[in-house]
Amino acid sequence: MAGRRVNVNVGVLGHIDSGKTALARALSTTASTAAFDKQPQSRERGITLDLGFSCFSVPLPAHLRPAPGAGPEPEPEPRLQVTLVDCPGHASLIRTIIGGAQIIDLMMLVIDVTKGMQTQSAECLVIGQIACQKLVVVLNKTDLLPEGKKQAAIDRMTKKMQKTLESTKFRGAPVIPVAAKPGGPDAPETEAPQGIPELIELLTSQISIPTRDPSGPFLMSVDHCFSIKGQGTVMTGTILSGSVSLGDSVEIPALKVVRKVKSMQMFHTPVSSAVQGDRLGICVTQFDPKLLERGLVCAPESLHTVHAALISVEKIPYFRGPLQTKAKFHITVGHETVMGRVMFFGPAPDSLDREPVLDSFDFSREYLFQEQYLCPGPDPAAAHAAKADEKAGQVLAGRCPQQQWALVEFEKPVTCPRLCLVIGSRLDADIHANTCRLAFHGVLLHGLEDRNYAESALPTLRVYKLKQKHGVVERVLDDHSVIGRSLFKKETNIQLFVGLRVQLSTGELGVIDSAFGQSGKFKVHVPGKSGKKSVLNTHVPQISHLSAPRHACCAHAKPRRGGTATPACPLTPLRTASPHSHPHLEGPFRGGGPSRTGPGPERHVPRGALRGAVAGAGRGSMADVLTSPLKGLGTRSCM
Ligand SMILES: Nc1nc2c(ncn2[C@@H]2O[C@H](COP(=O)(O)OP(=O)(O)OP(=O)(O)O)[C@@H](O)[C@H]2O)c(=O)[nH]1
Ligand SMILES: [Mg+2]
Repeated sequence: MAGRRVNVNVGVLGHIDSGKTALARALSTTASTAAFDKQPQSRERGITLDLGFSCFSVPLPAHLRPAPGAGPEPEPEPRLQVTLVDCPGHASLIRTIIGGAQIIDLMMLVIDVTKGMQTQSAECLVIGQIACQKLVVVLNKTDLLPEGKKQAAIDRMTKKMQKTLESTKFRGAPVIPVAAKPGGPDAPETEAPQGIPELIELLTSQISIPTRDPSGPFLMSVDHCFSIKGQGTVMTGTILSGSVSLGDSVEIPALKVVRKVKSMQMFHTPVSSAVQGDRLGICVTQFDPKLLERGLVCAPESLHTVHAALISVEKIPYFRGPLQTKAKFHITVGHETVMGRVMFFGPAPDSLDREPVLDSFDFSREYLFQEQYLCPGPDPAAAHAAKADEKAGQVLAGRCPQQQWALVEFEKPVTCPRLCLVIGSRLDADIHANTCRLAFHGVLLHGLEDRNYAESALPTLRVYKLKQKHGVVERVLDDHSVIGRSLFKKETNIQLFVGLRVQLSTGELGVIDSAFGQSGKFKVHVPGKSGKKSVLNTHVPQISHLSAPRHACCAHAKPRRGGTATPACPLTPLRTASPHSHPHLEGPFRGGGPSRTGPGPERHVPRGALRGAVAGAGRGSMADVLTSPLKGLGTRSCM
């Protein structure tokens, strides 16, 4: 039996016309049907319009062979099959590029040596940083350099590229010069490419094979679908997880169609099984190829279609401008790109330093709503974001959380596996503007499958907003008590706020003790320190300001459903139901009720704030949320 081939996928990415397709052609010995711009539209426009697949193979290099004794016996003459994924370069095709980048193990960034880094080279580098682990920079078109100055120009560009890579995760990646099609389009086909054997050697030495795992549910990213007369419909793609064998049932989840695998091929060679990482054509019967252009095929019922998702988010530093809650982005999930509206949120202030968790979303925790994604450092967008959130009462003291999340609501449902890569971009931005259109990336931690997720799932998402309210001290009762007013309305049930912490503008901390009279006034207990003169006596604040931050659940603040995303409610509606009667208070707030006697010593209240709790985790409209007096959060440490 011939040795089985070990397959790796190498992406060919770069700016338009840098020579990616020419390079793929120069490297390849076998091509799939759609490779090398064979489609008529590609020929007509002279650009690559879709992913092209081709491959070459080399003897499996020593560093990729299993160590003696480790794993199964090495096969005779094992070979390394390098599948090249030739991506389009045109800016308008970036969704295709992102789709291509997600199935590659190594990226070749093709640079026109006469031009250097161009806008889409930079975007490709960003995509590479998100989606793959290894990079090789290929300086193409070296034949265009004047003969006497060739080497100096190559050295200069190599240095430049090394410098560019310095600030990326590809620092120190190799740079190699080639001429994939010397003489350009008009040169005779006989003109041999230059530097190709050296490039193959370099690629072979750089390639590492990610651990391929045949277990787990089968999932394949399909990039082409076509029919073959007398055979059936062929779907070609790359296996992202698991394995598949002849006769297995596979599902096209977007269409809810299940078919049996009739035959399979890897680069024109029939095979009976394939595993993660393999490039494969699957033939099924009775399936109209027009129904699927690209997408996913999987083991039946292993994937789900989601209407919204909770994702972890990281801003792409090259993206100019803030990432704002409620903004719409193009969201790429696998090969699908749909519009989605985002709501950013971060950890509750007491868990800012929690280590990021990238494989699950914890619904039992509380989170803090953010007007914008928060960036560290002197980024003006970050400063702006911090200001906006400060205004909204968020108490982060200029600190950036270790992890931030977003709720993404898709305009059209998407079908995807859990933990898949998500990229948010602004593809409507001017492609000539020389700006990075990729805004953020993240991991899909939890998909919301129910169409009515706003009612069924979002109430369990505890995203809150801190609010502040100011009142005044009307008079000082004694060493440890003041009477305050203008914080509540006459009809407010102040009993619901007993235990909330307040801070006097003179710095003392206190806690709301009780209502005082019938006109919305209240008594504040200011503990002071025993054995010392009361702080109040020292300062005698005639009129001090009080402020109360409030929390309001924002998770289902869905503007397009008629509510408002900013739960900036007055304190007055807080007279409604008791926390215990609220259906969503049980659980989240159980056992976490506010202290009625005053803040414990460990509770820290930032200056200038009266800590109050007005958190809502209610369902339905924002009005419901905002009228729910939710007290549990009032006792948390807020810094
Ligand atoms: N002189 C010279 N021309 C080249 C070389 N490689 C490619 N070209 C020419 O550059 C043009 C673009 O080549 P392609 O391979 O189509 O470039 P591409 O990067 O795949 O283009 P898109 O996929 O549309 O972004 C063609 O006219 C090629 O003949 C080279 O090494 N030297
Ligand atoms: Mg091309």
